[in-house]
Amino acid sequence: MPSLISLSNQPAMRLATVPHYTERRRRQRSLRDFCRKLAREAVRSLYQELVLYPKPGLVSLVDNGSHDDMDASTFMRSLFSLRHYFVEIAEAGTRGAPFSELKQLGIKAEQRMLRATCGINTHRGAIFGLGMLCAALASCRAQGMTLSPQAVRATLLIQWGDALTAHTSPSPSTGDAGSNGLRVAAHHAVGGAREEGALGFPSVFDIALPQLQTTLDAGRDWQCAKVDALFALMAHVSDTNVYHRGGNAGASMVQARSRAFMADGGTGNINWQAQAEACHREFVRHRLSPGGAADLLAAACLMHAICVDNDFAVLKA
Ligand SMILES: CC(C)(COP(=O)(O)OP(=O)(O)OC[C@H]1O[C@@H](n2cnc3c(N)ncnc32)[C@H](O[C@H]2O[C@H](COP(=O)(O)OP(=O)(O)OP(=O)(O)O)[C@@H](O)[C@H]2O)[C@@H]1O)[C@@H](O)C(=O)NCCC(=O)NCCS
Ligand SMILES: Nc1ncnc2[nH]cnc12
Repeated sequence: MPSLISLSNQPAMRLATVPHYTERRRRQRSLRDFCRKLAREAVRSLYQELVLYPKPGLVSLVDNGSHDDMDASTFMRSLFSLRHYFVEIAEAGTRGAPFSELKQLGIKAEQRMLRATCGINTHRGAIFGLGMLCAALASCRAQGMTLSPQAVRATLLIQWGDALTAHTSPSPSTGDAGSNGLRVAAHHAVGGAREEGALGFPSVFDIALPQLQTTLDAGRDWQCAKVDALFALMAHVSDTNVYHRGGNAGASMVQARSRAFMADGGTGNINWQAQAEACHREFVRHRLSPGGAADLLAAACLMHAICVDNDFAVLKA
């Protein structure tokens, strides 16, 4: 039986008695814990988007919207395949990892998503948007900052703004020149997901997040808040997926219908459900699918859960 003195001479015991060392270990454990909770919340936000209905042209638990190649189960497989990715990118964020490292994690996550969906692109925009926000949230947390939307956005731009701006141009070495988004950007002069990232996700911070709060403050429920935020996004965003499927005419229709819905009071209008369902049928008739707006809604749900919702005080502490 080793004596107490010989035990305390073991290297691990000696280190554990150094206050700085134990404090560092405690901090690392707490950051790892935070990243795991954040990742669970990111997956939950994707689920929050999927289960929303009515959602014009988009896949939900009710129907497949404008899609014949995917349904809700394709999305469930996809979001489940991303659970480790969100932990990994958050942990990279705590270290202030360079964008090149985040990009590699994003590319691996896209590959996992495509394996899970048999080659269908369900969440490419979300891998990018929610991934970058997880990295920024985790970076804020590692620096001991308050998790406010302003701090998260500023951190994102300070840490990765230059690289995100450079990412607006295709990088032939990674073979991304042929994406639908870049083709649309070239033909219709719209920014899409890359520009959103470079500007620090203005649609999330300036449009969707305030709209979620406005609807909740008006006393309406979370479903209404998500519907209003989605319509507000569709009214403002240059969604490359809409341009890809419907060209300029499709994009104008999406914006006009969404603006009209919001001008009529959104979910504050007594007939909102019928109006939103009519819009859904119209988008399906024209095969329009605002997938970019759907991803941005999920990103806003994530930011709301972490930075605004009091139930997540544990994540903020
Ligand atoms: C930066 C990337 C996201 C690359 O983007 P890129 O501009 O090259 O375009 P896409 O490959 O087309 O993907 C962009 C996806 O982003 C979503 N999106 C569109 N507009 C916006 C917007 N204004 N703001 C934010 N997000 C936007 C959209 O995602 C949804 O649509 C998906 C379906 O798209 P698609 O496959 O085109 O649809 P179909 O109609 O079904 O196509 P066909 O069958 O007809 O071909 C849906 O799944 C939603 O997710 C766009 O699809 C990123 O890809 C990238 O750089 N990746 C590398 C990894 C990386 O750098 N990561 C960084 C660290 S995380
Ligand atoms: N619910 C949804 N339907 C179609 N495309 C999407 N992209 C992200 N979410 C989507």
